[in-house]
Amino acid sequence: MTELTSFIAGLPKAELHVHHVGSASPRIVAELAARHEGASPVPADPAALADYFAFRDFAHFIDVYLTVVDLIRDDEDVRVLTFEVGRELARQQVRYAELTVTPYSSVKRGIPAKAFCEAIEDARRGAAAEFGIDLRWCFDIPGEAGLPAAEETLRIALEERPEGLISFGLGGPEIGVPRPQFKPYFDQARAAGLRSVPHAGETTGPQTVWDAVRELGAERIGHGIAAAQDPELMAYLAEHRIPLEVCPTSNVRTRAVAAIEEHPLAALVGAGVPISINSDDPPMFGTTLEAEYAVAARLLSLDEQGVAGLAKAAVEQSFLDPSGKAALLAEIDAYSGRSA
Ligand SMILES: O=c1[nH]cnc2c1ncn2[C@@H]1O[C@H](CO)[C@@H](O)[C@H]1O
Repeated sequence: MTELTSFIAGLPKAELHVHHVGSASPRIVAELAARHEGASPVPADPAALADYFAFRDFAHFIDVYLTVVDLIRDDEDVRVLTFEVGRELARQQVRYAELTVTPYSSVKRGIPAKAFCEAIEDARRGAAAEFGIDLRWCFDIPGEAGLPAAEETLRIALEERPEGLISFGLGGPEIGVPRPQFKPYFDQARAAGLRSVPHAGETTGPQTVWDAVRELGAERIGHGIAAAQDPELMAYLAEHRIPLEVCPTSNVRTRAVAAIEEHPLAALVGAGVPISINSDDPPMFGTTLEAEYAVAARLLSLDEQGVAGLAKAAVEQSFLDPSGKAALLAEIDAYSGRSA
């Protein structure tokens, strides 16, 4: 382990773009698959999962992602999965994480919304008590399921309103899923005090990022890396301080970017666009948040202070309350040897 990777390992962090089911560890996924005795294409052997999580393209990634969603059959599966995600994040010194959760996909598979929300909240309390991590929820619309999913996701968000719920998002494929159609749902979610954080500019061009900002009131953008193709958009994001939740390895593994050396992260930072570094679906992409910090350090030629700056940026861009932000920023400064 190099100096920098050991510095990263101990660095207090916040994660803003990490998916609930996408974070299921190989052990958990294999345990769930074993319960379904071969009825699932997902291997019941953790060692075979690395090959299973190899994606031809983004559409294939979503198909594979949904076969893992199929394994989650009841609220106990949800509670165990969520608690274990908290354990893994805390192991990486993540003190605060905004987990993207897609209730529609599980409710459609027969888990009642109320039981689903109670399960994630039970895991949130357990992870806070056991691991000292503060988990919050972004409820996202699975874009591939269209307006019915938008309707149901908004209903669950507003009617169940679990304590940890802070934001409203839109995930899944972008191609063939224009953002403007979701404006009524984002308007209602924002009117109810939920923050707007849709995915955009991951597998399509800058227009979906413009749409996310102008039509969905995006306060942050999931991925948004296509902004690098549009200097006017980068200037707009920089001027209006609209951060991109960048997940470098995800973009390579879903083929959104051909190779890590071609990732536009440096161009975005060079244009003054605020960014955070995130892992997206770590076990599916064979990565961890720590590894993503190391990738960003390499792409941006960062030293320890630069890497600490990435962690501080994520805290500043989070929806954590001001006192929580101040405490975590101070902890990062103390760790990195900076005077507070
Ligand atoms: O990197 C990603 N981009 C877009 N969607 C994603 C990603 N990772 C996981 N999902 C999830 O795929 C679901 C499909 O039902 C989406 O809702 C989103 O939560």
